[in-house]
Amino acid sequence: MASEKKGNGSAEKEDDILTGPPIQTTQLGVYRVVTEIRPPFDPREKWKKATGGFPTLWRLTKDVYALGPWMVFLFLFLEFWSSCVDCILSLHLSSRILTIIEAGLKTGHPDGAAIFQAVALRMLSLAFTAVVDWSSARLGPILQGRLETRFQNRILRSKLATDLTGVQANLSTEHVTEQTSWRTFKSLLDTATKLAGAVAQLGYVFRLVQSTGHAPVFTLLCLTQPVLLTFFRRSLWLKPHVVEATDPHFLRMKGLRELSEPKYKQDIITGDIVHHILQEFRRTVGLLGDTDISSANEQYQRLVGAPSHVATKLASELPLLYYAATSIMSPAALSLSTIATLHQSESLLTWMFQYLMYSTQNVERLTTSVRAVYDLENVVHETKGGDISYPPVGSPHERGMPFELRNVSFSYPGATAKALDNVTLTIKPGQLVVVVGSNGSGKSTIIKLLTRLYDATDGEILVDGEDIKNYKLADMRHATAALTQDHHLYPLSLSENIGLGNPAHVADMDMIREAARQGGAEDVIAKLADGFGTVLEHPRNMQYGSDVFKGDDSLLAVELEKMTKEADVSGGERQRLVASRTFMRFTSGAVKLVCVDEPSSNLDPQAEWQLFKNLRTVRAGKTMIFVTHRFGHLTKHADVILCVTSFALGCADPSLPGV
Ligand SMILES: Nc1ncnc2c1ncn2[C@@H]1O[C@H](COP(=O)(O)OP(=O)(O)OP(=O)(O)O)[C@@H](O)[C@H]1O
Repeated sequence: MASEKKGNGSAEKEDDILTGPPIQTTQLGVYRVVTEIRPPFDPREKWKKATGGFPTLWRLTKDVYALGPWMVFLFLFLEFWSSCVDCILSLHLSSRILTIIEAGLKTGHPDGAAIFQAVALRMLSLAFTAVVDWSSARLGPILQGRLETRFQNRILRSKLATDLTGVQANLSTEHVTEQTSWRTFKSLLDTATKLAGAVAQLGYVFRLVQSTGHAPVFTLLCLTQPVLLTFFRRSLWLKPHVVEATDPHFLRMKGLRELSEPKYKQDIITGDIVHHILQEFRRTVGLLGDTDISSANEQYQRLVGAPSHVATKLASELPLLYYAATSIMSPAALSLSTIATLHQSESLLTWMFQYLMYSTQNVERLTTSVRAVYDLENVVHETKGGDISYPPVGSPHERGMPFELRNVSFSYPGATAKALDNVTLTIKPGQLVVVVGSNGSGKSTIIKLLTRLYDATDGEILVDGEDIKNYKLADMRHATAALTQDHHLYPLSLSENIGLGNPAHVADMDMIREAARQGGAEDVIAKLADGFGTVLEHPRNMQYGSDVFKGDDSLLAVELEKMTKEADVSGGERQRLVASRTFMRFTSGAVKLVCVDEPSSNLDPQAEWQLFKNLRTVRAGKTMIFVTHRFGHLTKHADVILCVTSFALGCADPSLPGV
């Protein structure tokens, strides 16, 4: 059962007043569907909206043209032939064949030569169209690949350049994909060619029934069904919407079903809860009853009333009524061959108009997605650099980067609570600082501010007396090395994973081997079959039929086994590999600040001790900041220990008992 509730045109969210179209909430089976309420059809509004998309479509067209003008023109010709010329030609040639056959049947003397000529022409045109379709199906993917790679490049560049603040502020751009580029162009082209085809066909039909004197009536009758279908058609995809499953029984059922996933296997077996899960599943299914669980869009489509459904069905037979009426009123007006041709064109027209209605709405929707890709270029980067080079001229910071935090406060984007409040501290060049404190007290946040992942919301961070924001961002990044548990392995080879610590020497295997040794990853790499060439979490596009099972004794199953076989390492081994990248970073000789934030949570005590020892070995010329809960063996090397407890920050003497 569907129930509807209308919402206000504006709503308050925190401090912002939201404007925009009013919304309407509908419960469809297990789903809560919220849609925008569209104003009644207003041609001026529609035109304004359509023309608003012109600059985007023009830019897209220029992008397509740039892929290769001759290829594009050839593709346009092929598509135009397929969607427009071929329809008219086949109608005309079929009609000609039927007329000649009908004349022959009437006189009893079929004109063999004329029939042969007409059939040969039809065959020739069919063969040509087949060649056109074949060529278009090969040329299209080439253009599609080129366009999508262009867009991929654009998206990649923009997403890589976006800083952390930007990512949090622009979550909506996450779903932006390159695929919409070709889809939009193709929809635009389809709309244009189908429109031309429909107009040409209407003209043809008009000419055919001209002899009856009721050409406009017949044309209108042909258009009735497509217009009704468009008018009564309901699809969630044609309007802005959000959907969520809200039925508690449905959600519980999904949760129980998910318990069959491999990741819960161990818990389920050791907990001995299989019986309970099955019993609960049956009980929940009973509680859900016959509530509709089909997709929200399917349910929305079914909201069409019975009278509209009946009217649309009947409309499909209106042309037949016309033929019947004409044959009674003026029997000589329409020949059988003309009726057959009209019948063929009438179903073609219905299909074309339906497609046109769909594609114009589709173009509108897709244009918005393409605009989102172009808009990525305008994403504002919150973290900006200044123009002072680092290290400052005349002050090479040979011992490491010095810091002074003056009344620094910080809140994460979108968060109301402060992660740091009014922090003041000084870190001298080359000091080894250990930051300790309770969970959530802001230790990692200090690191994020010092490495300029974020900027302080209040107060100042000074480097050598100069605001950190005044230094060139690239120079500061170059002078910083960070090792945290948020760092991941890249889906690239292990040698590249480590080598990227110093991109200038990404292929220098001697440096990479030494970095792997210092990071404690030497043995990890040695035991992998592909060694430094191993790619962990390899991005693969695998596909296999539902009738191929792993473990089967078929050759296909063996192939599948090989495809899905992947090297893997433990959590601690991963941390060693990531740490190796940091050691590689030191080889640039530019690093003046090292920030290490809990990188050893998965390391055994021996490996942890070794990692910190190796880090201390390369300490010369660097300020080092360690955030750790297991600081025991670091304290005796620390120059300063910062104790952070929610908003209270103090400095302790490392020699104090209990620290
Ligand atoms: N990206 C974020 N968005 C919003 N709030 C955040 C974000 N990251 C951290 N916080 C909040 O900021 C506060 C400080 O977090 P931070 O990670 O600096 O603490 P921490 O001292 O390093 O904690 P832990 O010892 O658990 O690692 C916490 O209240 C945390 O919930």
